[in-house]
Amino acid sequence: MFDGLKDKLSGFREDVEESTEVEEEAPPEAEANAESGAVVEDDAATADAAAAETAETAEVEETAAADPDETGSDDEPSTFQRAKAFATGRIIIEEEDLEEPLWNLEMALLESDVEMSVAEQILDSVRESMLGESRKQVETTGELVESALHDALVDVIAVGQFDFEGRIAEAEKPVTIVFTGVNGVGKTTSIAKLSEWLADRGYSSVLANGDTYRAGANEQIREHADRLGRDLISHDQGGDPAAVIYDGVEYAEANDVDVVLGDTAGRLHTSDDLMAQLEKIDRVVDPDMTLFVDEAVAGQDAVNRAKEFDDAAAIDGAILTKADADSSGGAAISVAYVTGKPILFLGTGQGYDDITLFDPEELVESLLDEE
Ligand SMILES: Nc1nc2c(ncn2[C@@H]2O[C@H](COP(=O)(O)OP(=O)(O)OP(=O)(O)O)[C@@H](O)[C@H]2O)c(=O)[nH]1
Repeated sequence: MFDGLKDKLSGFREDVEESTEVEEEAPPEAEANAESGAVVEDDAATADAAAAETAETAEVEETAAADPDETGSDDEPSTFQRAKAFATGRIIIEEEDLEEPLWNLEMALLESDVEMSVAEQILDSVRESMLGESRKQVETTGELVESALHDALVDVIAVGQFDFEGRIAEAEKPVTIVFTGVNGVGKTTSIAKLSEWLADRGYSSVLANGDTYRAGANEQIREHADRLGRDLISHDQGGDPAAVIYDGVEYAEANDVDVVLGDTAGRLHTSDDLMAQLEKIDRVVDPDMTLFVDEAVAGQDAVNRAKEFDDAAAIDGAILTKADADSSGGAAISVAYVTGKPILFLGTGQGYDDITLFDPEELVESLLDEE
């Protein structure tokens, strides 16, 4: 899962390591001395950094306090900072060290179908946390890169996250969840998987087929319902989707069923029809959650559709299917940041158990894992 993206992120780590290598071997003594007017004396740049640290750092600090300019601008480490960093056995990452690696990272993210604004946000955040950052001797450049990337990725991926199971547990029953998304992305399969996921946690569910538009939709969802032993509420093709889901809610109330899982048609004649359908369901049923389903492998298209459906129907979260077949990871990285709504589940295969609660922290750790 997301192996292509993983390789690319590890490429960034190598790039930064390479571009900071020279400095690690050759301290910036000449440059520092020239620029600072011998504030840092020769022995500060010798191998005995520990001894230098006490005497020279104190001197440098005094000078810096007397002259605020010496502390440098926000972006560039000042001579003082660099000298101090070296004297204390640290290395500072500078703009020029990052220029090429960040460019390569941006290209890699875009190639991985990460949405442009998301890629920019990741880059800004990595740049900000690494620039002028002093690297302790005990900390490798790789570790510094990893921590910057980790925070940047979690920040965009975890947008809007909430505790799905907690919300189901606390909500008044029955909980109604409506699924939207275009045909063929795994919507019906995801409903079946979620029904199993809920059953594993002690919640009963009934399926309601609000896709009254497409021929064969009833048969398709009935197959899942039969296999799982769930009840299915359906009307004839051409019926009113809101009425089907409403019947599902009534059935759940009468039979003490915890959750109603309502399918909907993925595409109607126009997006106005689609919006009208979802608005009517909202009005008639007032679902507790509307979840958008799309396939991770669709990359940028999935991100664009998530935005469209959110504009039309105010989704509460997303399920990304076929993550098992997706190498790029772009949709998984981008959907939450672009819509402001979290990814809640990943579909990871064709079996009913192949659904995983989405955990941004876990995903980022696996992306940055060097194994
Ligand atoms: N590899 C993989 N295949 C999946 C996953 N989820 C669904 N599929 C497959 O994708 C195909 C389409 O799934 P459906 O559930 O029929 O898609 P749908 O969106 O409901 O399609 P419509 O009913 O036409 O709207 C099926 O062959 C599923 O088995 C997944 O997470 N991984």
